[in-house]
Amino acid sequence: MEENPTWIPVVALALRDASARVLLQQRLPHKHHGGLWEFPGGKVESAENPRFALVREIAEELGIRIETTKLSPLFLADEAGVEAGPAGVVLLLYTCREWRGAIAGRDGQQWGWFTLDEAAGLPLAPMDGDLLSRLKILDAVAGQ
Ligand SMILES: Nc1nc2c([nH]c(=O)n2[C@@H]2O[C@H](COP(=O)(O)OP(=O)(O)OP(=O)(O)O)[C@@H](O)[C@H]2O)c(=O)[nH]1
Repeated sequence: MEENPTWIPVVALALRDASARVLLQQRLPHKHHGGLWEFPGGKVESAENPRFALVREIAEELGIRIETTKLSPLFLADEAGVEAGPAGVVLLLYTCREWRGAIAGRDGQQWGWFTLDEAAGLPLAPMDGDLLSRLKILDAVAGQ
């Protein structure tokens, strides 16, 4: 095993609508995990604040504005938990219920609102599946 491996921070958003559905998008076919569904987001750039990285990624991918102050951190997933691989991706999930603007798949990706049960029936990227399982537990505890 590498002695001091590096990591790749990735931020993701569980955007919830008034019915507590969650927004998921489908990864484009040519990408890693192409065709699988994920929480929108992306890589944090070097030394970038993760909340600001998420605001940037969400504007780029969905054309909407979210506020750093309206984000709540939830939990993380890492590759060791779900898939073997050297890349060291760590996915940090935030949630938010407010946004401004009309949602659009700016990269041409499919997206939709799903109940957590519907989301669990989709083919999900591995770490997103892990995060969704935790979100279901959190909602159950919160009585949603
Ligand atoms: N959402 C998600 N990303 C994952 C998983 N596993 C994994 O290696 N990744 C990697 O985490 C990164 C997510 O960042 P991204 O969404 O900006 O990546 P991307 O493919 O659009 O852009 P890229 O071309 O810069 O890699 C990608 O490199 C993706 O391949 C996973 O289970 N879920």
